[in-house]
Amino acid sequence: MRAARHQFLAQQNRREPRISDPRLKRPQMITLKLEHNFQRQIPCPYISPPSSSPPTKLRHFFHPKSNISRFTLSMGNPTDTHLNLVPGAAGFLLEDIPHFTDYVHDLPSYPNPLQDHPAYSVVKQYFVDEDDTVPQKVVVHRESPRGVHFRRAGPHQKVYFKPEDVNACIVTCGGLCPGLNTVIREIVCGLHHMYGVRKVLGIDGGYRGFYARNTVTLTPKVVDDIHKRGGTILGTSKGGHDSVKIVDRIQDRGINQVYIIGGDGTQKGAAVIFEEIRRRGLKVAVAGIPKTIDNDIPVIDKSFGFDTAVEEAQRAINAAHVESQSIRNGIGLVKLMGRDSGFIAMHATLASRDVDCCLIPESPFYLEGRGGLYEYIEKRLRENEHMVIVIAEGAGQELLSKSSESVDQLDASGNKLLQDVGPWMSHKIKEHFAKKKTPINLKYIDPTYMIRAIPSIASDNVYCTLLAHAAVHGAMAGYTGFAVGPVNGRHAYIPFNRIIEKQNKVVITDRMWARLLSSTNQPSFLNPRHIAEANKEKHPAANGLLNGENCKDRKSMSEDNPSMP
Ligand SMILES: Nc1ncnc2c1ncn2[C@@H]1O[C@H](COP(=O)(O)OP(=O)(O)O)[C@@H](O)[C@H]1O
Ligand SMILES: O=P(O)(O)OC[C@H]1O[C@](O)(COP(=O)(O)O)[C@@H](O)[C@@H]1O
Ligand SMILES: [Mg+2]
Repeated sequence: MRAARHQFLAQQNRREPRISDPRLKRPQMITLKLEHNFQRQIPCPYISPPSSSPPTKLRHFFHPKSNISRFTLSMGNPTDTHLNLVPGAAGFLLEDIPHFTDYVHDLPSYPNPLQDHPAYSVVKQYFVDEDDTVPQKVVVHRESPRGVHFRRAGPHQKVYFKPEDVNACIVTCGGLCPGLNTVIREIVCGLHHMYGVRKVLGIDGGYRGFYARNTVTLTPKVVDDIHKRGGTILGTSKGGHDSVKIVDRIQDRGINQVYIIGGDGTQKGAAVIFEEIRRRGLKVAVAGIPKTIDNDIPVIDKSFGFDTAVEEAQRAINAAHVESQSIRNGIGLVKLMGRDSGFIAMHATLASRDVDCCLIPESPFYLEGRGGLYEYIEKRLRENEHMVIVIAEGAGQELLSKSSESVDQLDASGNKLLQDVGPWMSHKIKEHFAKKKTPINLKYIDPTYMIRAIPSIASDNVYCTLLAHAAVHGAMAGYTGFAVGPVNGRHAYIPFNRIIEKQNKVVITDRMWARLLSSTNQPSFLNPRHIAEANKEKHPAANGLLNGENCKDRKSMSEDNPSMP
């Protein structure tokens, strides 16, 4: 295929978007200034570089046979990796992932061995079509553009590795999450059973394990029953990401497929590793499998281990309910994980129906005065003589820092260390009722590390299998620099930059949070003016792409809701 190359500059609207900016509700058009004064506009809903960023470099590849234009944008920032955009008719935009053939020339390809596999060869249309894509948003209006799409995950007709040439490795980084071992198992078994790959290494202890620790040989026998165990058999760590050292070791060991399982921090690290690999022109596939118990990774429907966490949280909530119910003025307080995103707390609350109040990082709350938490607790105790409160670990941090004047501390990976909201909340409630001379019985339960250390439940095991297989199929087909995950129920290959650019958050003006408020009857802690403003912004967007708008940044949400008295 002949590709004509031209270099262009993208002229973008450089005003910093605010959350109230109506432009966020429709795809921003970026104007591609092409040679010979030719201009073309393509929708680009999320590209919003700060005004200080260097000019975006844009390359255009035209494939005359298919009549397809492909644009790659390099954002000038190492984690804002190249964007690979393929615009189509009616506002269609494929955000594609890199492929070896983009930067390594004259690579041979081979027929996929699955075509002769007894289990798979009978499946009609087992291979995904090169043109299959998955839309990011499925609720659209009649006149709306087709919007952003991702490449559909799955086995491809052609592969770029012979089984005997594959030298794969797997690493797990960051915090634990139920299902890590299942993903490891299914990568090993998928490579072995589907593609006949025999060489798979486990990297011991996270990113630093590449250059400072030993490796373990992984075979289907070694990983046979690990999905029944919590944690990760490979160990994990924080910090220690050194892309040059890591890629040096990848090169020394002749590794050509790297499977990286981890959360937002890990995927940022994976993006940097991929860029270093591409810079060196290596035929090494880098595949990210997003892991986070908090469900804070954007674009994907949900992260593995999340359902397990919600299920396990029920046990703690039940215990809190039993304790509080058994005694007059009983209060059960349960802390759940959720550093910046309150999904576990929200879903555990909705599932339980015994919770009277759920507090999450996205919804600022206050204690004293009208509409405050103390007033609500008093009301519930009057009405019901007991109550259960669920609090996410990242909730109310601004109240704690006001009261403790602590300095900001970071963990080894650069995450802000949170103050422990559970004991603080417990103390504040006790203090309040002591002042009022009202006897209460508060039982505080912190099941956080117990929840994330358990093995995954059945549905998460199936999900982990699909993720692992999608990653294996993508790497074998020569794709690289991608993360896998379900988008509207279909597994897709997602460019790293989409996974790491922002966090998935509970949107407190969406229907799900409204369901929660109506199920608990708790105050919203918002004042009416700000609810009206938030609602105004919720009018159907000009593009009609209605769902999947979870990714507001925390600062903007709290600017929307400064409801502290
Ligand atoms: N911006 C970044 N660039 C490169 N590596 C990073 C970055 N952020 C985190 N990492 C690395 O990713 C790994 C896991 O990060 P961490 O934040 O602890 O967990 P998680 O991946 O679950 O969010 C650590 O080894 C850390 O050094
Ligand atoms: O105690 P650790 O290991 O630092 O982990 C605590 C953090 O890990 C989490 O469970 C999940 O975060 P990640 O998925 O980003 O690792 C958070 O809820 C929590 O704040
Ligand atoms: Mg993280």
